[in-house]
Amino acid sequence: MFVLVNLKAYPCDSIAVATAARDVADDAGVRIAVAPQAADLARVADTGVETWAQHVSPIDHGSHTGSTRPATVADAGAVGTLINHSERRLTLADIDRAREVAADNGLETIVCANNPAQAGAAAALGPDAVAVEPPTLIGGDVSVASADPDIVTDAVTAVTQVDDSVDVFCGAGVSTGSDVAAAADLGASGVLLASGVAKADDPSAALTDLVSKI
Ligand SMILES: O=C[C@H](O)COP(=O)(O)O
Repeated sequence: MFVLVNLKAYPCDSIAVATAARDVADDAGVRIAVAPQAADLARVADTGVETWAQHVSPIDHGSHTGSTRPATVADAGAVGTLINHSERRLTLADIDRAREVAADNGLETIVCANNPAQAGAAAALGPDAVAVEPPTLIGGDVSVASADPDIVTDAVTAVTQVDDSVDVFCGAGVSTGSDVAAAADLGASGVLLASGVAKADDPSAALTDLVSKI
């Protein structure tokens, strides 16, 4: 299981979380990555933790004020990027182009989706993985794997029917090792989470619990 921690714009110490994630990943032998805000990418990558971008724009060089260029993200040390997060939606054409430019720059890609139908559609664009997240459960206390397990199994089915080389992640409300184990039992290859670590009093303890049943 791959544990991807999105720090969103939460008021956490991104370097402290990154350092904790690096150490827990090393100790547990589990793949953990941290996705900070774009301005923090290089500092987070310098900790040695696997670093992802929260978003990239569907562009390369040009007159694109305020954009997040995939090549710049890669130069800052990111090895992957989320695309079309529920809080950073793109048009279909822009998802397609962002994935393409990101891949051209060596970034691994996870396209986010609200539901199994969107997950299948996202898989057709050729990302490395699709993350299914019901928006109503994001930021809550109940994991998608227990609140709506069918959405995970149906997303796995939908994605596999389109392209069985695309991994399926799930997210929303994931905060414990039991949540991660339940996601794995439903067929997910990874989890995408945020508040369970970014808002934890002790992010290291939260991360240690998250990987305890993998
Ligand atoms: O990117 C992460 C997801 O939106 C899940 O957020 P959450 O773990 O706070 O529910």
